[in-house]
Amino acid sequence: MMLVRSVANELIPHQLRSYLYSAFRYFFTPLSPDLTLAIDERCGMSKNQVYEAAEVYLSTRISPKTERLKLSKTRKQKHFTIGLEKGELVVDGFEDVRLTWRFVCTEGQKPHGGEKKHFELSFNKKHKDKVLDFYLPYVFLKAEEIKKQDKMIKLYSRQCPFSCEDDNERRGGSWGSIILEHPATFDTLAMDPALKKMIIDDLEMFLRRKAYYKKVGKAWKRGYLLYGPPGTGKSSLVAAMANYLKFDIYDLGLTSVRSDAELRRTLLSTTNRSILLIEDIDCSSEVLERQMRNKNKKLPDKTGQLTLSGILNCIDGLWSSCGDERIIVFTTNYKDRIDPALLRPGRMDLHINMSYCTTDGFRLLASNYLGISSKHNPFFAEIDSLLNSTEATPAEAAEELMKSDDPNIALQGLVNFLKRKRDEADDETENKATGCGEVDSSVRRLNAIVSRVKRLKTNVDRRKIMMRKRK
Ligand SMILES: Nc1ncnc2c1ncn2[C@@H]1O[C@H](COP(=O)(O)OP(=O)(O)OP(=O)(O)O)[C@@H](O)[C@H]1O
Ligand SMILES: [Mg+2]
Repeated sequence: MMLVRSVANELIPHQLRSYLYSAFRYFFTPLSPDLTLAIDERCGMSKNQVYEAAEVYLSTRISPKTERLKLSKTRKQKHFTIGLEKGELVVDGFEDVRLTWRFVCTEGQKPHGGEKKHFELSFNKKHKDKVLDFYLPYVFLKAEEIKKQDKMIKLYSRQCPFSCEDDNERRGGSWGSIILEHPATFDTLAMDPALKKMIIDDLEMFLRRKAYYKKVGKAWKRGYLLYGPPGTGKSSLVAAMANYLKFDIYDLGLTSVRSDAELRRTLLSTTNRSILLIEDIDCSSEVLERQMRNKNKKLPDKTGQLTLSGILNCIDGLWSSCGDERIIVFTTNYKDRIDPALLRPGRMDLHINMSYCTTDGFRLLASNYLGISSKHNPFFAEIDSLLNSTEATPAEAAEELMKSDDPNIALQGLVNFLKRKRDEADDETENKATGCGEVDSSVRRLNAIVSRVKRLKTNVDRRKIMMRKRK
């Protein structure tokens, strides 16, 4: 053998020799019977759903052999979250298939750096079809069940693009999240009972119709336009929907989106089973128009400009190709001021009018805030008749009812408040008749601006809290 090798070394040139050795090794080394699937954390800019499902599923499949685990729990979580540490293995079984999961972290490539995470799933090659067709769908199903049991609903808001430290996040659209602690549910919402039932039925039907949407070739999404004066419960209704469906909310402030590309990036990083919320669309479209006018002054080229119909087309396009179980909600105080693009038939599936407080709404608030019903209560008849002749929002009524623990004092407060409102409305009608209407309408506009500024301040405060929490 030694002799053969030394003759070969002399006769065959070095490069050809090493080629022959590697070809020899390739043909004579036994092939591995195993197949390994690499499941990366991200697919381009969006999250990889297989990775997410695996992460959740594997937290319930920790074997006694596992040596290191990651443990966490937030204040509102019911249970601990368990995750694998770098390099740890989980062995799983599915019918006659033995599967091994390994969690791998590697240094990412420059310039972005950071850690790259993926799972490796290994099993015997002969089970490839079974794993792809049955095991992985089973992992998805289990992950959904686990998530539903311990689901914390999150409220995502866009962060200032300059304050975002994490580069990954910037590329993914810079959403920051807090746990949604809004207590509103359909039980606590004061609104017309028939309308409430219609909304719940609509949501239920939407959830049931996955196959139907597929059959008719439409994206599985539903759009709602909520309109009504400030304080009638539009934001509360969105929170109630999220709590009912256990969907996260993505609160998209359109005025912070500067280009089509940024909008696409932002939308791509939202997840399925979520509500995309665009509040005060009448103000947003004003700002968008203004931005567009300014841009057009400077740039004759219109590329990149944002218009409401452009935004709607972008959402439709993206969701038709990569979105499931999506809900979009627009809110406005002035339905007559919004872009007709939004009102066109087929755009928003339901237009929901959130109205002033009705007598039914008042009964719900009274039971909710004071724990009382109309039985033998002398105030109810008077409040009913005042509500029928005065426009008071549920927010105003709720504020009065919260002023005292004693139901009689609180109800008397509400009666006084409604009487004052009625008198003011009478004065206004009189003023209109005598020509003082203009001053009053200016005061009303001023009041509307004050309430809008208050809302914006609340949003800014919320974002500040969120950023503080992130730090
Ligand atoms: N229909 C309602 N049922 C029960 N509570 C309500 C209702 N509407 C308003 N409220 C109370 O008033 C508060 C403010 O309401 P909400 O923010 O939902 O109003 P909105 O219609 O979104 O107002 P805006 O147009 O100013 O955004 C709520 O937190 C809730 O306590
Ligand atoms: Mg609101």
